[in-house]
Amino acid sequence: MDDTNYIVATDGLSKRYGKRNVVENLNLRIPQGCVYGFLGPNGSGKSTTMKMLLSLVRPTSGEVRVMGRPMTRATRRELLGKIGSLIESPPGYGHLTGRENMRLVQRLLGLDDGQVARAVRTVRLQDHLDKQVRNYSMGMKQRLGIAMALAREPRLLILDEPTNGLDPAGIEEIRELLWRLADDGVTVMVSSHLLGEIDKTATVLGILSNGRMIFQGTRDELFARSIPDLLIDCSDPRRAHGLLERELDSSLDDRAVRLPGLGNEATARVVSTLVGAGIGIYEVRRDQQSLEKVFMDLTEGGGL
Ligand SMILES: Nc1ncnc2c1ncn2[C@@H]1O[C@H](COP(=O)(O)OP(=O)(O)OP(=O)(O)O)[C@@H](O)[C@H]1O
Repeated sequence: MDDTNYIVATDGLSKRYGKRNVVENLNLRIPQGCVYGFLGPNGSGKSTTMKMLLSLVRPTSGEVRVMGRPMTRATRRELLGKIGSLIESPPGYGHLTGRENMRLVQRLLGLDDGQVARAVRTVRLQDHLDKQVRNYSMGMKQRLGIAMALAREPRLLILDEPTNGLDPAGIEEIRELLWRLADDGVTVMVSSHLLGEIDKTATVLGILSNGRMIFQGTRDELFARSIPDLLIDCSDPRRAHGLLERELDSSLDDRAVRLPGLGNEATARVVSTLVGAGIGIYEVRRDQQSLEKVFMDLTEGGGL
């Protein structure tokens, strides 16, 4: 893919606070039109990265390109005009109604009524506009925040943890909203420290751990990175486990023997060891791989 297909690309993007490298040498590649899931444990540097993309935090080094153009003092205003964002807690004044909050955004950005009405309809808030925002549920506050970001009809939407504090129904609503936006051609970058909240929504994943990108690619590419556990059903699982645990990280799983990370040749050796010991092999299969487990392996249990 050449550079023009990426709505955001960074080269060597880094941020240091004091002696700490909070973001290190990040080469983000966000394809046009995708939902990009930006994952990482708390404190891994997701917010700092998003703020650098939005020029809210100045990078220590590295370059940000948006829509193929470097983000500089000269281009910043124009490029930011095409980006909507929701960073950290939802915006909006609690003592004002949803409608009043939207009107403020409208005036600030010089938008027309149609743009505001479309943004409100997209997040399905049209029936709640006359309520004070402090009486909104968390999900409604998040949706209002997204409507405020959408009203300018951005080509890129950057959402920092939009599912934080939402119940499962609220999370589902955000998920559907992101799909609809992607259908409409908006590229969405969405961060989360909880894999389960975005893995089904995101078409491309970037995983951050301690400020470094440890994976960037599709879900399938992520799966291909890790070998699923081997499960062996046999006539004497206890004895099989006893034989294998001396050399391998074997465990008993229900009545099967579980062995992690074995390739084909190692699998063949294990089977012949067991057969040689007079143990009957009933079935050898790969376990269902959960994305959570792949993440845990990649981030070494970093809380995803
Ligand atoms: N202005 C700052 N000064 C010093 N350290 C900072 C500053 N902003 C962030 N940090 C530190 O940088 C690290 C990364 O923070 P960041 O908020 O980017 O992570 P995150 O992945 O978004 O995590 P979370 O989900 O908890 O917000 C943290 O250790 C944080 O304490």
